[in-house]
Amino acid sequence: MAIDHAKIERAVRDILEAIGEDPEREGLKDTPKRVARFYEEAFAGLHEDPSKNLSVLFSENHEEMVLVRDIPIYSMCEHHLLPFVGQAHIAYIPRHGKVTGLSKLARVAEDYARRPQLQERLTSQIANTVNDMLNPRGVIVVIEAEHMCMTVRGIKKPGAQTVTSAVRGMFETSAATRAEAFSLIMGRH
Ligand SMILES: Nc1nc2c(ncn2[C@@H]2O[C@H](COP(=O)(O)OP(=O)(O)OP(=O)(O)O)[C@@H](O)[C@H]2O)c(=O)[nH]1
Ligand SMILES: [Zn+2]
Repeated sequence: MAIDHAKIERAVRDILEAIGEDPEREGLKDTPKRVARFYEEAFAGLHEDPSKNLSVLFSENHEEMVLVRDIPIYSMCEHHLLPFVGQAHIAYIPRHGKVTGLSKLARVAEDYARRPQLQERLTSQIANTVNDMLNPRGVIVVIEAEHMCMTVRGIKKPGAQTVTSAVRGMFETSAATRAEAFSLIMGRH
């Protein structure tokens, strides 16, 4: 079994007891089950192979940039197991007209987001997978996110956005191509 529900439920019960709560009281008795269901959803990507989403490509006579912008991202920071929430932007320049379905880029992002993550790793994993599977002329991935571990605890800075990028191929070697991508991605602000 991919996710051990019983084990999560036992652990959540222990946490409730450890904070001085009564896990048997009305409002809490189903909480371990609910948390287990949530973790199953939040960490489902651990059991997916994100590159499978890009195994079927098709040919289209288009060798210019393709950008899917504003893809909502929900992930879990691996340091605190708190969510970080934001948007991913994924662009690539096809080589020999080899393109993928647009939704597949969002699926790759989703599979990597649903794991205990760091924003930097999430960003480069998406870029590397698109690069490996499409062999494009270039890939750029930008993620903007707010980390709940900085919002609700610790430094407590709601609204602080972390922006990460990963560039491969032409986006790395051509400043003009990279600038065009950034202006399309950030232009809406
Ligand atoms: N680079 C990076 N850091 C992250 C990410 N998510 C959370 N962090 C940081 O991970 C760090 C963990 O630092 P620690 O000092 O070990 O933990 P902490 O005492 O809870 O840190 P504070 O948040 O400063 O209270 C914090 O600075 C977090 O802001 C991420 O995706 N990438
Ligand atoms: Zn954190």
